[in-house]
Amino acid sequence: MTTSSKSSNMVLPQGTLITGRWRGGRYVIQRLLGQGANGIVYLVKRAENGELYALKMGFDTIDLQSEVNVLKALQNQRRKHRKANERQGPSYLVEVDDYSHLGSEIPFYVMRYVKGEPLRTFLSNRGDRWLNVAGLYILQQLRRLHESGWVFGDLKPNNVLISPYGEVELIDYGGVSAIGRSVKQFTEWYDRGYWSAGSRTADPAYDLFSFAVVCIHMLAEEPLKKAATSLPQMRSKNDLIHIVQNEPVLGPYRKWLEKAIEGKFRDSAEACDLWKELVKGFTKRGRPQTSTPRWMLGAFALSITLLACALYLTLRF
Ligand SMILES: Nc1ncnc2c1ncn2[C@@H]1O[C@H](COP(=O)(O)OP(=O)(O)OP(=O)(O)O)[C@@H](O)[C@H]1O
Repeated sequence: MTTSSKSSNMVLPQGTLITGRWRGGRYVIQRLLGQGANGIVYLVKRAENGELYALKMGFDTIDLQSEVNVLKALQNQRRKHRKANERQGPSYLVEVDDYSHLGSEIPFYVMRYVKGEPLRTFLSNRGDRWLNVAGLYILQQLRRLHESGWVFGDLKPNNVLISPYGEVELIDYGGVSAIGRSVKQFTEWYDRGYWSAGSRTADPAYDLFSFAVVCIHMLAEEPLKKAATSLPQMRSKNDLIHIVQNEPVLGPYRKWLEKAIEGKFRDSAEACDLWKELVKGFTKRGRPQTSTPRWMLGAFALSITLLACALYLTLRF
């Protein structure tokens, strides 16, 4: 990778052929997947075999390089810890290169295309109860990362993509930091510092705190919005605790959320276990009301069955 330029801010049209300057990989842009603070992500088709990937062009070479370094380190760790009989899944990071465009070099990397919906869209389409399954997958992903010595940092609803069966893929590794370092990228609402609830040092509790705010955001957005817009000197973690204790929709998760906001989990293994325990409890209790129309009961039963299957599959591991 060499230098980046402002031209990387420009969205390239569908059909553009991206040829890697050093490795010669050829990718045809299908459409824009998303654009964030650090770069633009396209859905691309590999010219040789038609396979789909996500390709991220960075605005800044150093930022993109540090993201690539984290992905490489994670991949190496995963390879090292893979058990002898475990199948090697496809790599997340596929290729790193530069694209020459209008006289400048744009750094890019190619990664696995995650076909899923962001957390918020997924829950609006499926119902809030699916947070039980998705939440457990998110916590399991965080646990894996923490046990490898990393903290995700910028956990927010847009950085969580979910497959139709509730499986989760975290995206945007630009905020990942080694445990003990400073969190290098965060988003206000989900940041522990923003709520004066602790430091911005990367520790597993930082991610668990962010996940607690993600849950509040998904289920009780209005009170969160109100608390988040109060004056910085007035804002504290007690505002979050107050929401958790007063919003009935958060009731089933209360114990977990309070512990995460207070930073009282010993580690993410304990956080996973408590989540499992809570969601097992309310899947058993979730029975439809009798005065509901039959078609709705059917749909409800189907959704509960799907949810139960997803939970069963998730809780087995
Ligand atoms: N592997 C992927 N598969 C599918 N979509 C992806 C993938 N990676 C990123 N995206 C899409 O592209 C968007 C922007 O990607 P990303 O979050 O990595 O960029 P960013 O500049 O770091 O964003 P932010 O400002 O949120 O930090 C995502 O919100 C998502 O919709």
